[in-house]
Amino acid sequence: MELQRSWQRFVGLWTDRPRREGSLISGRYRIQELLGMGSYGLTYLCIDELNGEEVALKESKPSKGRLSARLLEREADVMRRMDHPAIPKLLHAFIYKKRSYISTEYIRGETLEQCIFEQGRKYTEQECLLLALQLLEPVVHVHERGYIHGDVRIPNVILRDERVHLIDFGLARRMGEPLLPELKRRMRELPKPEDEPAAPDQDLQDLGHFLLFMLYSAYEPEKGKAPASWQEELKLTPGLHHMLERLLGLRPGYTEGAPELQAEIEHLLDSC
Ligand SMILES: Nc1ncnc2c1ncn2[C@@H]1O[C@H](COP(=O)(O)OP(=O)(O)OP(=O)(O)O)[C@@H](O)[C@H]1O
Repeated sequence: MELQRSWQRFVGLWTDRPRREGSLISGRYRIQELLGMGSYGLTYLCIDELNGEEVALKESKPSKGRLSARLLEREADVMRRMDHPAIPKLLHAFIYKKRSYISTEYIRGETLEQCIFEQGRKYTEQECLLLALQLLEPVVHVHERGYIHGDVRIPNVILRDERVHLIDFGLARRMGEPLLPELKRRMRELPKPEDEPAAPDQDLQDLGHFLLFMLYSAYEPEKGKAPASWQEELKLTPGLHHMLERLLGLRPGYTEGAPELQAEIEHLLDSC
């Protein structure tokens, strides 16, 4: 059994190996570099030789079979319904040599994860609130179109010219839709209730975690002090502290959804 699993893993690594730089996909997309390898797909920066534009090209993983292709089709279906300057546009969804692909507008910039962990950027309370307010614009749009994003996290937010963009709609769901059973395993470590039908407060809870990550970027632990809760460590202003407790489910939440949160952040910024 163990031998069979190791063999399957080896075959997976081989069949999913990234394509070489310079390869041409579907006679049109020239690979520049591998951007990332997720559980179900590989993403490349490519030049679309039809017009010379940079695109992000996501390819299904052959070892994950039909599921990987189905997830990409779902992602394309959601992105096709979005029309917002802070969400990359879906350009093309196609099948080439039995693999599924989607190409989207490429956002040249850094993810907030890179800004914090690679560049060591530190964000003040006010900067965190301003970024969260910007991020709420695409989130509100997704909700208005009847979906949740389902994965609002710092690696899925790209900063370009100090403006945020929300990427990766791989876990997006129609409001009320349960999580795909095949994805539950992937979500196991996440603290949210995975069986709940999709609702806006799931993205708002993610926004609470997003804000905590951003706020911790400026946290300097005192020497010799034992780790404590965020409430104790982050010495936040009372308004922000209260808002985070609402987002994280420690107090009654935002029943009016993302627009109510937008109004509260604007109010907090006015009193800064
Ligand atoms: N439109 C885009 N513009 C710029 N970079 C992008 C774009 N889409 C994806 N990327 C980058 O490609 C990498 C992988 O993208 P993405 O998160 O969509 O893939 P994924 O397979 O869902 O990955 P994961 O499973 O890690 O979430 C990330 O580093 C991301 O920053």
